[in-house]
Amino acid sequence: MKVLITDGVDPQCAQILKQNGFEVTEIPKISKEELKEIIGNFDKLIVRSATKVTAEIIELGKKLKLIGRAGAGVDNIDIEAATRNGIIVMNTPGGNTISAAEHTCGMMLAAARQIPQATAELKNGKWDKKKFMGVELDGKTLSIIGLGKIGREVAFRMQAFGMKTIAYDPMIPDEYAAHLNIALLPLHENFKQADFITIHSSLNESTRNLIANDTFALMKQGVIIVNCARGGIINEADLAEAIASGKVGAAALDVFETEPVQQDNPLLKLERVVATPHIAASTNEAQVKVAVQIAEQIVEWKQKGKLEGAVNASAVELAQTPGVRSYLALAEKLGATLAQLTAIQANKIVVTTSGEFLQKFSEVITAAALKGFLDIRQTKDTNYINVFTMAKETGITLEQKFEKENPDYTNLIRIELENGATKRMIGGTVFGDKELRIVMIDRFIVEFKPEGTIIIYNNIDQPGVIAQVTQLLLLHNLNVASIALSRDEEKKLAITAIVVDGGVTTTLLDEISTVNGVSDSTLLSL
Ligand SMILES: NC(=O)C1=CN([C@@H]2O[C@H](COP(=O)(O)OP(=O)(O)OC[C@H]3O[C@@H](n4cnc5c(N)ncnc54)[C@H](O)[C@@H]3O)[C@@H](O)[C@H]2O)C=CC1
Ligand SMILES: O=C(O)C(=O)COP(=O)(O)O
Repeated sequence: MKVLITDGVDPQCAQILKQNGFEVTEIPKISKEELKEIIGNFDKLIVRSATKVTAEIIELGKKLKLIGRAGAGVDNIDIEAATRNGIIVMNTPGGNTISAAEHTCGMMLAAARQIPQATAELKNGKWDKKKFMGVELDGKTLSIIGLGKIGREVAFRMQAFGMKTIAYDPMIPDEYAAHLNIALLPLHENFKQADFITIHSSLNESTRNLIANDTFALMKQGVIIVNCARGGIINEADLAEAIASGKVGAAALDVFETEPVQQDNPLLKLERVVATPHIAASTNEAQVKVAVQIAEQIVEWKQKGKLEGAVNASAVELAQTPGVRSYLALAEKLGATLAQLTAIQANKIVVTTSGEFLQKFSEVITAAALKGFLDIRQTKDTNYINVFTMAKETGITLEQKFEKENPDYTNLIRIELENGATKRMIGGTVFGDKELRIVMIDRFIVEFKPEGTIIIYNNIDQPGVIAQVTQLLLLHNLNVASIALSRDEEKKLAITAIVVDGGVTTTLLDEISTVNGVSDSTLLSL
């Protein structure tokens, strides 16, 4: 319940959290050193873009469960490290969209007409009309790189200025763009056709240095470039050269590779550059919206387990769907059973879900199965967020499969563990709403509840085995709750699962192993 808020998030955030029982500490300007020192005391951290939530900070935040971003971009948060540590990262999509879009449009006009430069000169006592010849936007082609929430709002506004809008975004379907009067074109076509280019993608591996010498070469002479998305998408050294050579007519920048921007940054020395200190989201409206949004999302999470705005927790979100909980419990039990049934190391785990209902839950069911397995096999804390990274770190290759139907069960989950030629398999289903059942182990169809203490062994299918085993249980004063037996098709080998009330000693297990025909006796604790 302890929240640290940095970076000057609007006070309404703290107010809502306090009203809902959170203990809030606000440090608007925090140094890296101070953050390292105190992060261990908090289970939630809320930031804007200034605080760098690095892997080092995350490792030191031993109690951290959630990192909230009062804004859109999460590139200042090491999401991989957060995911590995089971920490939810949440942003506030849409909260600052309009402000960022409006600032972008303003920057485009400012660059086209050199408004800030003209203002500065006029305030310096000069009246030079010739120096500030601009260009019109009307009839010009605007390329929007990244047609997400802000990109679309910019398109809509600049269309009102008479601009033709084209765009590039690998995630947006053509029909959707067409419906907005935007032509989706390949990236190089955008660069070739544009008179103005505005960047609105996130900073990721595909967009880092997207605008650099090789792409400037494709552009029209005198193109005007606006970046209110993220520094790093444009290579600043290359941009400075392109402006100096006249290839780029002007640039309007709100974001920089290093922030706060260094005063010796060559871009700041260029007459044709309009620059603002990362203020596209700095309006009263946007700041209240993102502050309230992040606080409400955290309260909803605490009170109802809802995960609005989480960027790394699709599995956790799906787990909230009614009806799926029993299958998640089953998948965890199956994983835990498999981990105890065999001591072999898992090189590969294949999780197969069958039945239409389970189709969209394959991923979260796989997460649950892995959690059940890894909780037995290793000591680190696992959850549905970090379990995939943990499996990878443990050297497990993972495969997820889906079958529309199974001839015997409406819904079925099977987990196979592979190590070279050795394979073990376990399968289970849910009867009614919440009756969990293991229904198959390797090639045997055997049905029992995955609950409590269970002795499992293989035996040669011959008379007297079960009588001798139950005699041993009697000698150890153990009551049998249920017995499930099954044999293979050749009627040679059988499997027996005995659910007992009470603890089983290793002596008893050893004694069962000595019964003629019994092999692989194992104790399951579920
Ligand atoms: N300067 C500021 O104060 C602000 C900056 N931003 C930044 O603006 C950007 C856009 O924000 P939103 O529209 O809210 O995000 P969004 O997530 O709605 O849109 C981002 C779009 O970029 C696209 N994209 C991803 N990789 C791409 C690639 N390689 N090429 C082209 N498009 C690609 C995505 O498919 C998505 O449609 C983000 O980088 C965000 O951090 C957002 C708010 C304020
Ligand atoms: O939301 C974003 O992505 C922004 O860049 C806004 O940054 P800020 O919260 O103003 O530091």
